Amino acid sequence: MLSGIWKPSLRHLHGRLLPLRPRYIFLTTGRLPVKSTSIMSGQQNASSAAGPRGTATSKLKRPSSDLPPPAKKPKTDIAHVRQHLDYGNVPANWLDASAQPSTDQPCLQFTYHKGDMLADAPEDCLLVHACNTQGVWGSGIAKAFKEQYRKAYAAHRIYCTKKHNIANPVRTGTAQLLAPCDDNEQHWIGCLFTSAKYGKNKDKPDQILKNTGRSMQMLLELVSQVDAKVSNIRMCKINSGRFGVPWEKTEEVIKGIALKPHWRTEIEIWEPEEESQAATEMHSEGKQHAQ
Ligand SMILES: Nc1ncnc2c1ncn2[C@@H]1O[C@H](COP(=O)(O)OP(=O)(O)OC[C@H]2O[C@H](OP(=O)(O)O)[C@H](O)[C@@H]2O)[C@@H](O)[C@H]1O
Repeated sequence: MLSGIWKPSLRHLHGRLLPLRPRYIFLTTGRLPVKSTSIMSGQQNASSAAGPRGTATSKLKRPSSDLPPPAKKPKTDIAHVRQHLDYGNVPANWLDASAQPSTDQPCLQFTYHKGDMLADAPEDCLLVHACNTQGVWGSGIAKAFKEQYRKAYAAHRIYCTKKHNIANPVRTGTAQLLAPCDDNEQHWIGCLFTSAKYGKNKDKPDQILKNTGRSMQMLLELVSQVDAKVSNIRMCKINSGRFGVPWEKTEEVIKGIALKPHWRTEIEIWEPEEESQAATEMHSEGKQHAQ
């Protein structure tokens, strides 16, 4: 049976939304299908049954007001991508050069926690880690982020390699605030661009530390823009693993940041228990072998 009213559904093809055409249609000539694979709504079926049996062509010539409304575009990740914030979301004078740390000024308060920072994070928690500007989350906690927050990683990767590129790289000393976009994982992700490259080409420790202070300031500014939506802030001992900077040095830099009145003042610092657990296990294994 010819179905005169053909409501195209949508499907993804190479990342683009295209009408899902019935089989046997000639895309180049626009010939009408002789078989329809589209599933009609109850309303459409009723109107077809009630009306005279006509050709597909005559039905398509009906006034546009009779045609069903165009299929709505399904929600895509773009809606989420728009919520991600970066240096483009801070005002030109966001960092007043005159703001210097002083003794009577509040500094960031750290509370220390043992365990996996990514496990059981409360809803709307912000999870912060240090990143290179290449869009690579290849090892360490970054890899765990990549595995757990695939859509957030995809957005980060696009930001580093499409919005920016080799000729126009993401600047170190900036930050990106990824809005929750992974199903079942309502967490924000804070990316501090503390080194341009990674591996053996990572920035020197002094440069990483300089970048850390600036990127943390930018992150705090970005957080202030979505403040009520972020519950608490969790951060690992950034820079102290693959980037090879002792935590105490990073801690000193971050605590020395001059806080703006509208910035958050509390950050949870999470350290994995694995090292101490591994040490305990090795110890008990050694005992077993000795028995
Ligand atoms: N689940 C967890 N919860 C809590 N703390 C956790 C944890 N897992 C690990 N830690 C700790 O988190 C600290 C940082 O250690 P990391 O080596 O990860 O990061 P980093 O800041 O030194 O360096 C960044 C570059 O490392 C990556 O690797 P690639 O360059 O891609 O190869 C990135 O992509 C960057 O570029 C160390 O104290 C770890 O014990």
